[in-house]
Amino acid sequence: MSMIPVYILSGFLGSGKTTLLSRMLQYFKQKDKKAAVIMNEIGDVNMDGLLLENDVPVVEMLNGCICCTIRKDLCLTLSNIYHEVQPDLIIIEATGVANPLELIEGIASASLDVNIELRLVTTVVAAPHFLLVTHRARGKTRRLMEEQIRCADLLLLNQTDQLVGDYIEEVKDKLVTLNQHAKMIETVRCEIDMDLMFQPVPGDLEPFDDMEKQQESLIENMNQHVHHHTHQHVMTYTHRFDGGVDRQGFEELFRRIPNEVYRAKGIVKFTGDDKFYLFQYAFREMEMVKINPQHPVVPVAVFIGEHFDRIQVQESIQNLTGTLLQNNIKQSGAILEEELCFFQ
Ligand SMILES: Nc1nc2c(ncn2[C@@H]2O[C@H](COP(=O)(O)OP(=O)(O)OP(=O)(O)O)[C@@H](O)[C@H]2O)c(=O)[nH]1
Repeated sequence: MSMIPVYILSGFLGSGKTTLLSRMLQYFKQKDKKAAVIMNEIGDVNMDGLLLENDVPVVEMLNGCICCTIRKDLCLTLSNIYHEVQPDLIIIEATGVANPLELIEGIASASLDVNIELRLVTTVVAAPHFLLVTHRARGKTRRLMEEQIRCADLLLLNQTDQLVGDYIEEVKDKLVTLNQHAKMIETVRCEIDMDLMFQPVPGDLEPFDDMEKQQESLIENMNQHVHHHTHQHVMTYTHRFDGGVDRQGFEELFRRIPNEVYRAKGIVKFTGDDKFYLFQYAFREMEMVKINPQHPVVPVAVFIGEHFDRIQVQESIQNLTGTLLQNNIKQSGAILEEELCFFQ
């Protein structure tokens, strides 16, 4: 079966994702393309699904956010849809609090098993809400909104009927500062020319109707870069560690990591310490926690960012192994013991 494109609809709560989804479904229906939908809700009821037509296969993933608590289920759901529904495309409407980076990673994992490919991340921004939040002090909501904006290939600046001209310009400036790469379209009720939405991005996507032509080269590209999946400006690099690494060197690596790497996570083992640590790095902040895996685990790190130099990251890790040998001799296992470690 040929490659199935996956479209992510992201955006904060109430921004207009379901409104956009309905429009997309109408568009694909007219094009005679069979769409399957994954709808995710934090709660155990999906009201939005009721808004869609009955002939669209909809899988509801309830009671958790797709990007965290039920991420494993996402891989399984994608696999089931691929084998049982065999659609022309899959649309995932994330919860308003989902971090698209996690979803991108989940789809990348699933694409190792089934022939799917992330095609477009669209983030719907509610213009008035975004403006309000950015006028306040930094907080989780703002940070999440910014992450959703940064990950987008396409930004819909929605609900512009609720703002006057100057404010719209202010929001647009802020969006460009956060993401220079995304195409930005002002909308009211997500009304856009869908042909425009699925137009090619220079050097990457082809129009929807030309997707078939792209598949061979994409598969070839994927095979060449098994651990280096590139999705437009968001790219990932996966590194499997040969063994334990020096903890100080590891922390130093993240202090010096290029700004373009804005997310990393994985499992790491430090020399002189028989425990495994789960680490989470996001926007220059590192969190590490000791874990006690119930089954064998391989130390691995995934780096996610925009246009970062993969070779530089790879070499830094290799240097770390060099540092490790020297530090082992110098420090004779002086390893920090705290469970959590934060640094700016
Ligand atoms: N005034 C105005 N209302 C809009 C616009 N777009 C969507 N809405 C309304 O805003 C509400 C939320 O829209 P949805 O499409 O459900 O938003 P959502 O992002 O799916 O919401 P969640 O599922 O809660 O995350 C609905 O009542 C829409 O009709 C717009 O451009 N202007």
